[in-house]
Amino acid sequence: MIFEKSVSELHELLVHKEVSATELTNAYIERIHNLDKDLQAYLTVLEKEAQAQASEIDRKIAQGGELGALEGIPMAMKDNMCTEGIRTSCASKILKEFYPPYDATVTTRLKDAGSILLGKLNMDEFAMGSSTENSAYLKTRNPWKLECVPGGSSGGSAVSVAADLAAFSLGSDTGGSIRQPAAFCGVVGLKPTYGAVSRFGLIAYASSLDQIGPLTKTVRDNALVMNAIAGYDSQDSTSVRYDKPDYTKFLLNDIKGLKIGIPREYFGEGIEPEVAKGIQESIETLRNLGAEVSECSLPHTEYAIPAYYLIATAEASSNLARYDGVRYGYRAQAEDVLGMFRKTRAEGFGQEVKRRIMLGTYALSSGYYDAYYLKAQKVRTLIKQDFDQAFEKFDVLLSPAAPTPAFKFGEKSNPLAMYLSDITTVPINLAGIPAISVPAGFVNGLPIGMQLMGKHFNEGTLYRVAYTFEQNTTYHTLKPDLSEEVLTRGSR
Ligand SMILES: NC(=O)C[C@H](N)C(=O)O
Repeated sequence: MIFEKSVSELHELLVHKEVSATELTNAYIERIHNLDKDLQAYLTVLEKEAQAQASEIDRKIAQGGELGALEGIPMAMKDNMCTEGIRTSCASKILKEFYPPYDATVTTRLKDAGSILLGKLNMDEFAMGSSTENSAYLKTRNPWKLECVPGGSSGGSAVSVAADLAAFSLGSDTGGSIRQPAAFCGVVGLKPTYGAVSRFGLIAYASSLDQIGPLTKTVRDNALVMNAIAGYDSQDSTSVRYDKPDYTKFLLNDIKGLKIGIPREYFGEGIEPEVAKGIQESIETLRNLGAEVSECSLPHTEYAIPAYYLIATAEASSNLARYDGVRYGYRAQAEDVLGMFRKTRAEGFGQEVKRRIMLGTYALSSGYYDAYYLKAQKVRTLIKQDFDQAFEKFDVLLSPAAPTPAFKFGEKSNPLAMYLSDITTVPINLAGIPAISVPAGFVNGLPIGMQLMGKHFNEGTLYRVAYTFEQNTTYHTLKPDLSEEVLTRGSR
């Protein structure tokens, strides 16, 4: 089926006029109509707009214009990236009616690349969560098992790719939000180096940790999307000027002599044995392909979760102060101004967002600032130093992308249990380094992901290892059964 194809395959079909951009777009729209009432990945579907964009591309093709790698390719974006005139809700009631007057830089870059925007995707409210259950609007289901969560916070982004409701998608990752849902849904997800992709127009959660990245069916597609979205942007003060490579240059099916470190802390407590076993098999595969693999240690790993949940909530409490009912977003009616502030925030934010604002405000309050926030920042430095030391010896580090496969809805209703599920991903954000999750097998019929971590701005080496692994395994070619029968049994 056409919608199962990778971006690079679709590009060939478009170039050889075997399919038009309009036909392709309509195929996805039809599939969204058929499946998304059950999967609930999309918050907004842009049928007319996508068709208009497609016919423009078809006109260009008819005139003999040369097609870029992403031109005419239908994709979708997480609903926390601004799209001019298109609702950007962050899956929150407080932004229910927010139609941004501008595009995020990633939106502009994908528009310039000629990608077709099919719609905006569901997520945990303000990206706070690991299951997408915190969305104020939809319950996104895991296409591999409908009674399970898709992961989060970019759950809609992962499902749109896994269930072929888009050729690729963008997600954002503050503490694992791209890699963990990618692992849960069996797709490729990259969190780039902090500063590699512009955050301009990304609705802020924790600004020192947030990064945008691609979710794709293949490693090649991932590199193609990075080629389009990465690179310096003067509108983001944390954007870094660096020599952006052509990421597809790293897609070599060869890892001979590459040094891979296995941090033992990522295989111990809290990691489901079946997951650890699956990843051990992947390690053997890489060893057989010529990599030099040995164990190493990242000794401060156990402090990553507390440090992350102090820093992220502190930044969130500050970033979310702007939603006061005055400047934009939802406004509640009340007798006086203070009452309006209170009521707006009480009605507009969900439970988890309120919890984090309170945690963050507490951590920043005078008297507690040194004990909590400042201490967490020091721990952050130690975690970064762990990685610096490991990278003196290794080209990449390898671990499970998540401690378990996808869990059931409601299973982690205790917030602490949910936070602990981020154990393999948050240290990477604290250190600002890049990491990718690639499909690496199945446990009880659910996909698991292998995480590769690299040095700052070394996405290329991650792509090289990921690509070699993909070329020598078949996990990425397997598809969930989304037949009428399964869907009827699963959720209607
Ligand atoms: N946004 C993320 O990367 C997800 C992480 N679980 C969090 O709730 O902070």
